[in-house]
Amino acid sequence: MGTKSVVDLMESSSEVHFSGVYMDGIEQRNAGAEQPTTSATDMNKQPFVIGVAGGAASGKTSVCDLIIQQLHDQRVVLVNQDSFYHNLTEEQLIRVQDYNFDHPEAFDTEHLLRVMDKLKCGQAVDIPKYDFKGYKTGVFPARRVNLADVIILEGILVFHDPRVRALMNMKIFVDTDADIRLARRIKRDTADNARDIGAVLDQYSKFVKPAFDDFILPTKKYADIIIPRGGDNHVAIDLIVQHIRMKLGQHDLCKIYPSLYVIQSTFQIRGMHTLIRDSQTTKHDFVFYSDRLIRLVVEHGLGHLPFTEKQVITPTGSVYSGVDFCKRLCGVSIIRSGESMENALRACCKGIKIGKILIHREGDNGQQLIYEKLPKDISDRHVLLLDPILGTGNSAVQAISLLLKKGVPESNIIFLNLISAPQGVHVVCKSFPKIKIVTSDIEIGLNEDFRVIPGMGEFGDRYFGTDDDQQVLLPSQ
Ligand SMILES: Nc1ncnc2c1ncn2[C@@H]1O[C@H](COP(=O)(O)OP(=O)(O)O)[C@@H](O)[C@H]1O
Ligand SMILES: Nc1ccn([C@@H]2O[C@H](COP(=O)(O)O)[C@@H](O)[C@H]2O)c(=O)n1
Ligand SMILES: [Mg+2]
Repeated sequence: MGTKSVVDLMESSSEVHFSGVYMDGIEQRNAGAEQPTTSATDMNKQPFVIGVAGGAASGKTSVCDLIIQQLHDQRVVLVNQDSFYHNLTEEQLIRVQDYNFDHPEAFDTEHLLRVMDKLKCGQAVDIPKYDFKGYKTGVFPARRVNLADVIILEGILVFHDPRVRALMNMKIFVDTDADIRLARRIKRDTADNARDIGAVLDQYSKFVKPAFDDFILPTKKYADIIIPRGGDNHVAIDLIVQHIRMKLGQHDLCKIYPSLYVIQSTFQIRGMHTLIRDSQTTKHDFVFYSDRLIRLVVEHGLGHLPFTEKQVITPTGSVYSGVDFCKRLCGVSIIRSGESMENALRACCKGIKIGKILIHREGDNGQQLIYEKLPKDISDRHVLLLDPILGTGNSAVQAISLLLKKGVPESNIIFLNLISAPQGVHVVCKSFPKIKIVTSDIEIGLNEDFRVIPGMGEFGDRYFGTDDDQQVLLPSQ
């Protein structure tokens, strides 16, 4: 049987060979060992880095090509780990059949790190092209790459070194059945690399398979996303591209506004967002998961308050050098949705004073300040302004303008949201560059009714239970 038919046969029957818990063709790992690596601080300037690992011939390059195709409007640079193979010495070349190309030490990881560092800082770099036939770089001209919005780093062992992993904002593992990988490898190495099938099989059993088991498979646990069936898995690739686009939106906003902080996304947080955004979620669950997310946003917001250093004596008689919380604080909720955030703030800050602002909204810009009740000494306090949704930014501007009028310094205001539309972020950050915004997600935008999309509907109605048709009849009715 020719190799073509072996591959074709295996490809066509591949779906029945996979095991494990896969969700709609894409397995999302509960990132227990390592958290997904997007953070507010590292999102400020640098490109978004995606790592793609998996066994040889699992379809890594094919998956990357598809992602790049779909991200056509972004500047994407693909970096292959192959480019960083050590060149073989004369001696090693003579006994190439004994050389292990699948061992972590086969790669010049220091060189890879230098190149990635430069790329992340926006410097131009030369990436070598590896010659699989000659077992060396330098035969083909190096590829000069410049500024990138997205860097995709792919290779069998890109999750092996923790320093390389630490560069990545998103990690994908391409999970393809071992038989299929072998079949593709035989085809590739005999056809493209003009190798003898016997040598290919020897290399496979001596080095490739053991290295997969010892070095590559153990790194699967670091993946944020595992793709079964590689490039054939269009659903997974579409979801990944959608996620990257969403992250790039945040990424761009965080690059423009250093005062915007999007809390680090984990699959726990995504799970909570999935629940509160689902129109079918019950009121009870909506409140429960909103409260969990609000608590995270509040805790994150408190992390931006100033502190003073403080030393205490522990029960062991030792000195602990810590910090003291900022004392002059207050919350201000924008009625009514903002009131949903008060409990979390009270739970974190014992006895905190909370003021209120009511702004009546008509359409996009008919905002009118109706009511305010604020602590008298508010100008001496740091203010945590509470509103779960930042949409057009008009209510926020009204509320912030009132605080400034009351003498609160702009830099003393931290605006806490669950979700924020880019339009609102632009308005607030441009008008008040010293205010910090802390949010758990950036939205796609606003619809024609100025509602946030994808959003979560009328937050106040869903949270306070006024969105159902059921009317409570008062005794007099
Ligand atoms: N879904 C697929 N069906 C058939 N052949 C594939 C598929 N994905 C990849 N291949 C082929 O298998 C070989 C290895 O794929 P590649 O994407 O280069 O894998 P990797 O980069 O993981 O080594 C290539 O020759 C490619 O054309
Ligand atoms: N001279 C070389 C260098 C590497 N290999 C094999 O390539 C595989 C990695 O490349 P992928 O695109 O498949 O990820 C790896 O399994 C090496 O054994 C080689 O055969 N010859
Ligand atoms: Mg490849």
